[in-house]
Amino acid sequence: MPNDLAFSKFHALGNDYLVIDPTRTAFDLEARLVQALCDRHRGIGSDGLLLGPLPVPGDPQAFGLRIFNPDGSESEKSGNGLRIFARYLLEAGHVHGAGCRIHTTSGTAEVQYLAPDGSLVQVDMGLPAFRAGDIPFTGLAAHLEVLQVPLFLPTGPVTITALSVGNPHCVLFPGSVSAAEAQRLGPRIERHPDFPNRVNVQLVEVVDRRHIRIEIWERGAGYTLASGSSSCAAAAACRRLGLVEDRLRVLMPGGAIDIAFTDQGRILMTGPVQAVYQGRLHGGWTP
Ligand SMILES: N[C@H](CCC[C@H](N)C(=O)O)C(=O)O
Repeated sequence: MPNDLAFSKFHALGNDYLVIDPTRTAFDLEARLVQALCDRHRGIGSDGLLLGPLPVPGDPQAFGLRIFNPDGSESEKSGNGLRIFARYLLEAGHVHGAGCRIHTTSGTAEVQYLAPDGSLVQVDMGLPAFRAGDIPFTGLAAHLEVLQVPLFLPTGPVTITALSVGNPHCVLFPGSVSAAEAQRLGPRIERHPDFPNRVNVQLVEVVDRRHIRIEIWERGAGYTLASGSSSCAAAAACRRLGLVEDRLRVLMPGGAIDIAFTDQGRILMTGPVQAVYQGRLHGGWTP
């Protein structure tokens, strides 16, 4: 049981995470426990939980990370989660130097510390994949790209572009964006049957060729103030549709993330990380 469980709390632009380090504290992973720890009323409260560092078979220099949503589900990737975990690794003394490699179920990400204290971090988020089979999206043949296709909701059709940046995303361009609209459409799209693994949802407003504004509904977390992988997905969708330059700023309610595409089309994500506190669960707490 989680008695005396030690944890660290961080946020990235208002997207907050707990870090639990299994090399420092015993943790019996269970979906119900993740839900209870992330509960803002009865637990610690967060938009997700990061478990690591874990050993990476065949790559002793890399740091393994598992990422959980507040509903207890596991995600393949998280942009803010990767930056937060990178800062944790530095603060905890697991990493010494200018960068590290973090391994999640979606693969290995190269991380660079742009500030020596880990407060500004860049992550190579890899190549976006727009093919239906990569997301997965079952509304098109697996080899076709999901670029501005209709998705039918009970309230009527919407036009979507969907992609994977390691985790699945669905991007809409409603003209202007609002939290209310993200909260209205988000849950319907997240659980649409054409997304068998569910999906993260972004509403995007193109401000100009170097700035986009997004509102986010996250799979397994709901409405959040910021999301790193969502920033990458929205930027990659805009680039693919010819709407932006190769360097742009993604504006979210919690703040901004900078995105740059390499010549090969890889997504470099840069953003801040704030350490909040370290704590221990009360010995008598029960999930
Ligand atoms: N809810 C996401 C994971 C967290 C993503 C987000 N917080 C980020 O910064 O990328 C998913 O299930 O794919």
